[in-house]
Amino acid sequence: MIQNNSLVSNPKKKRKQNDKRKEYTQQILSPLFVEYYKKNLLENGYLREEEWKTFLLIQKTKLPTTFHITNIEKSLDHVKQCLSKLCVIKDQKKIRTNSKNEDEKEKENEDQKENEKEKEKEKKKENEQEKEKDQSVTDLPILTRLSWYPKQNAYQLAVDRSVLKKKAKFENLQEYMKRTESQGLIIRQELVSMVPPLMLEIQKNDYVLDLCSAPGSKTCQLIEFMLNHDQDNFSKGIVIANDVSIKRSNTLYHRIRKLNYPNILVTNYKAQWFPKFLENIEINKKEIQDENEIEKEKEKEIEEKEEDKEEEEKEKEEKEKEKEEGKIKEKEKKEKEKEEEKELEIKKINGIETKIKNINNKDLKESKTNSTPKTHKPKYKNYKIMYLDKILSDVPCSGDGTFRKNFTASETWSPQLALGLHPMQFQIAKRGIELLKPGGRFVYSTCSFNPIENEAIIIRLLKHFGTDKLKLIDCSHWKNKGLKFTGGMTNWKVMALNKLPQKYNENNSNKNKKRNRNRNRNRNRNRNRNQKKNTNLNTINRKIEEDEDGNNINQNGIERERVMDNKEEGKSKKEEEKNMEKVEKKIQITDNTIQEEKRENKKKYLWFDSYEQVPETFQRKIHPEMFPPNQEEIKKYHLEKCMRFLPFYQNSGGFFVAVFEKNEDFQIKEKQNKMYNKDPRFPYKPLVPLKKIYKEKNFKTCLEEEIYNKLGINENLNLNNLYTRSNKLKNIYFVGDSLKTVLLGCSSYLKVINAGIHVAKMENYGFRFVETGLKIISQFVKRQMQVPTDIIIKFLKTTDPINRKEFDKQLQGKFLKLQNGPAIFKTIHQNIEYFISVYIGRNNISSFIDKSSRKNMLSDLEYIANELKN
Ligand SMILES: C[S@@+](CC[C@H](N)C(=O)[O-])C[C@H]1O[C@@H](n2cnc3c(N)ncnc32)[C@H](O)[C@@H]1O
Repeated sequence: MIQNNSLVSNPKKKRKQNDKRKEYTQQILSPLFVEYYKKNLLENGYLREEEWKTFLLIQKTKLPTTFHITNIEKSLDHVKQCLSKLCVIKDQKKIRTNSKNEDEKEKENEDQKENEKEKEKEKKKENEQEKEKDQSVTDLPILTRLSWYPKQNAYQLAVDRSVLKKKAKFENLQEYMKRTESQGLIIRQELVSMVPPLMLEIQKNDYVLDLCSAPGSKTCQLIEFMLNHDQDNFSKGIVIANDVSIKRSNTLYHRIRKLNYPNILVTNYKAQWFPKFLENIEINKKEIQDENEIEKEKEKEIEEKEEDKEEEEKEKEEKEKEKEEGKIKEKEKKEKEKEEEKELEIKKINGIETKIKNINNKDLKESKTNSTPKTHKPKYKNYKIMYLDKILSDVPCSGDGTFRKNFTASETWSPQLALGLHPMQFQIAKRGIELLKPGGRFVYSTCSFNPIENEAIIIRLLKHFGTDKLKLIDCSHWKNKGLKFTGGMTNWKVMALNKLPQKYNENNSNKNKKRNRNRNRNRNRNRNRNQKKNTNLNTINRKIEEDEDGNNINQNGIERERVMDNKEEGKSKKEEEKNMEKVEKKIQITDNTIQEEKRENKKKYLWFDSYEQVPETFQRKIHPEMFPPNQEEIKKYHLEKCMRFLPFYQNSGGFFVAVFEKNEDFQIKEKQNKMYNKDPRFPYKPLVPLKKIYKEKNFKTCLEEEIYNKLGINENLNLNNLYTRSNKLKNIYFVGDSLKTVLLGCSSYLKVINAGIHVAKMENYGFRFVETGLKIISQFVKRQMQVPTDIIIKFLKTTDPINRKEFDKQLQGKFLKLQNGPAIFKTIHQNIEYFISVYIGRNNISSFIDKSSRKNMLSDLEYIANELKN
């Protein structure tokens, strides 16, 4: 156990000193952070000296801008074309990322290969330099295409966001990125944060769960991968985005709704207690059918009925025959029984009746059980537990990999954070693996460098489930694609502050928080009261404690006695005064040292090599699982299969990713858990099928009137896919087929923040279409019109209704045909569809467009209109 106390600093003071707007380079990296990782990255041999230096240096530089194209429209090529006009696009360079942890042989081979390639590279570099020269003439920004991202859809721009906004050179690119981002065509995301969803290798029709999803950058990727497989938005895959924070989940929903994915469910559970969902199997069988299939089935039914009739007739004939035969047999049986009874009577007489009775009773019982076996009726007959194909667990963490994005976070960093988070991170990951299908894939990730939050969790999971049931997957093939990372570490030390702060307490429940708040309040009150009392008492005491000469006699008894002795010895007053001064100085010095010591005690932190060194007082906070594996475990668990992303590998933040697969023969306990308990604190009303509400309110007339006639929805839309939140019928959500089976399978007490896509909203005059759902619902809406881009721009420029007469006669004629009511206007440019929701009134047409999207869509369409003119 090593003690050290020189490096801890006061984060609050530092925060005041550090201006937020200051350049990162001027700021000081937390000495505690440096000390911690010096031990756990440099001194354990994970990094070399030069690597360590670059690691520290890069922490104080800002992150470059990275983004990926979403491919949600058929617009991918168009976006790529625009980018190539606005920037010079280069392919990613291959930089070596050596780490002592990697296999040395591999390195040597790589060295040889690289030497051979170097010459080629030099030539290429020369070419690139020439290109750069050209670029400096044109002064276009350079975009680096990330080779490892699917379809090379991700890009990195060397400058950070603030530079992008300020410098004239980036103005056009910034403007374009803003527009496309608002349309959901590109998503800005930290480079390494893009990795975990990729590792899930999403397949069409996968059921995916993101356990800690908000604010949703990774969930967006998950949806994108689904859409890549199925452009028509009707893939059978489901994405469940869960987060404990309702506020953050709402921001997530605002982000993902742009992707128009109908099989999305946003839930609000503590991930470690995420319930097992049920699926309604019957719905799957009955409803997910094409019209053709239904017709075919009808034909089949008719044929089958005819066949059935024939069979019935045949059966009747056979039964009649059997009856006749049966009558004969019954006669024979009865005769036999009579004979047996006679025999019994004879035996009774012989006095052995009791034995026979017993035997007969047994036979009777057996025959009863055989004829009517007790059939175990399953509680949920038409339902099955839903296990997931892919699960992402991007757990809450200390976040020290994000300092380049948020430097102020480094000031509050403490080794205690990891100690406090470890148990929850394990519980979340454990639950994830429990919910996974056999053969399913699970990804664990954090944006922390800390092995206690990373490798320690991985070992704990492998130990808990067993390596025969859970496999750590080797993802080293991603290196060939250009992704730079190193394996997990096997050696680290645990650091703890000498005094454990209460706020990172393991049981930091709301109750505890409340209790602490009350305690603090009471303490403050008492302190105030005591202060008042003390001020009075102090004045009295001071009077008592000062002697006639004004000497303070309260502090050091021994010295005071000496002074008194001197007095008695009759020394002169001057000498006495001198002595008193000396004593006072001494007392002051001792006081200061005591206070300093107290401060130091608070700051001190301790290093532990193994759990045996941990004193009892720390054992509540530091667990044996937090320590590195022994030699045997290192061989067994293969931590080199984990992926560590350090910031200097590819100019990014820090990240940790581990990929698991659940073995096919993993036995799942089919236990039903308490999932549908109503949570009275959950603020949202239950989600129910629209049909159910209409059934209560004269279904036929209402449904036909409101949905088919007024909204103009055609019969292609299965009404079972429409959901609403409450009995008031305020909003309608469109839910994909697969998600519908889950919603029908689960009770209405499911804590759903959002499901599917919001498509319609009730106003005074009836339903109207909602902007978010226009793209998806337009496929089923009769009341829609394709209009010229100018018309859409006209609506975007004003929030007021526009008089019908302001449009040309041809359009007016079309409006007349459509008749009054809600409708959708659309225009198409470069394969991108632009929709607006309108209400056609007797004289005016009103549009319903969000303030921000009004602005963004307008700038986009005006840009397009200008392009067309030129
Ligand atoms: C690292 S962030 C997730 C970032 C997200 N995956 C993304 O890419 O945007 C961790 C999230 O976990 C959530 N969280 C914290 N504790 C949780 C718990 N017990 N269960 C579920 N979510 C939790 C936080 O609200 C936070 O949004």
